[in-house]
Amino acid sequence: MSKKVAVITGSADGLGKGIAERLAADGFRIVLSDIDAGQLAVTEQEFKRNGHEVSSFVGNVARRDDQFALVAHAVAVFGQVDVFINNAGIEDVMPLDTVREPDLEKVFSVNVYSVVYGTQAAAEQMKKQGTGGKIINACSIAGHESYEFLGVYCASKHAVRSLTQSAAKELARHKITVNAYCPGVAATKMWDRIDEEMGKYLGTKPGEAFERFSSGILLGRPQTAKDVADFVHYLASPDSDYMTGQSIMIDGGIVLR
Ligand SMILES: NC(=O)C1=CN([C@@H]2O[C@H](COP(=O)(O)OP(=O)(O)OC[C@H]3O[C@@H](n4cnc5c(N)ncnc54)[C@H](O)[C@@H]3O)[C@@H](O)[C@H]2O)C=CC1
Ligand SMILES: CC(=O)C(C)=O
Repeated sequence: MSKKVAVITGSADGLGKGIAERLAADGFRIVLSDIDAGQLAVTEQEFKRNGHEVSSFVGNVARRDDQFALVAHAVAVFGQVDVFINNAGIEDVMPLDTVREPDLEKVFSVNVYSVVYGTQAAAEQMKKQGTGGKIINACSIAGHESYEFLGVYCASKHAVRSLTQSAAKELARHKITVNAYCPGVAATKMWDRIDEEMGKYLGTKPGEAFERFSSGILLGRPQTAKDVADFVHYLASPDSDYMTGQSIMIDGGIVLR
């Protein structure tokens, strides 16, 4: 039997890269995808040096055509798509009274439209294959709780949780499961930016906003990409075959559900 194929968006760096590394170690053939062509090329070379079967595709998840082209690329190179991970996302730190249409458009197009388009593209291919599949979305603690100065981001992640449920209901009959992982506080470039921007509104020094968010973690430390990837490994494996429609916290104990 040929090795399964996993496509991960936003995988040139951050949590997506960590997830891709874990799935490559699990034996998946990997399609990396990102809007950052330079970093994507660097990451692809790293995967090749480590002996992984990998291909890469430059695309913007906010564009429907790009999401369909990403799936077409995976099929052209590896013949199939078994796991599709809607990981790419962006933050926007701002008080709600300053939010304008372009801010909403930016965050929702990358965090929400992307999930609709990625799900459409992956599900179309998985239905053709007829062997089921797994669609996995990046949600967040911000998909269950709402935080000040992150209102638009939190709303977008609540939307991801809702889409995860609706897609699970629509796709179960095709043996496609849809679940989401909800990280808490991970020291990626996203948090570097949040920490800096929060300083403007909270008056915090560099590192302080990150510390504040991290201080409530029951397990006593911020998470690593590996912490997230170890859970996504489960969602991508047959061990999770009886789970669908769930957005599960993997946050070290910040939000308890
Ligand atoms: N870092 C954290 O603490 C948390 C992250 N998350 C979510 O996890 C996911 C990954 O987050 P991080 O790795 O921390 O972010 P990051 O900003 O460190 O990395 C995101 C990657 O996605 C790519 N990307 C951004 N916009 C894109 C677009 N339009 N099309 C394609 N690729 C694009 C970037 O180039 C980058 O390589 C996001 O959906 C985020 O909302 C959720 C909870 C906590
Ligand atoms: C980045 C994120 O998802 C937060 C602050 O919940």
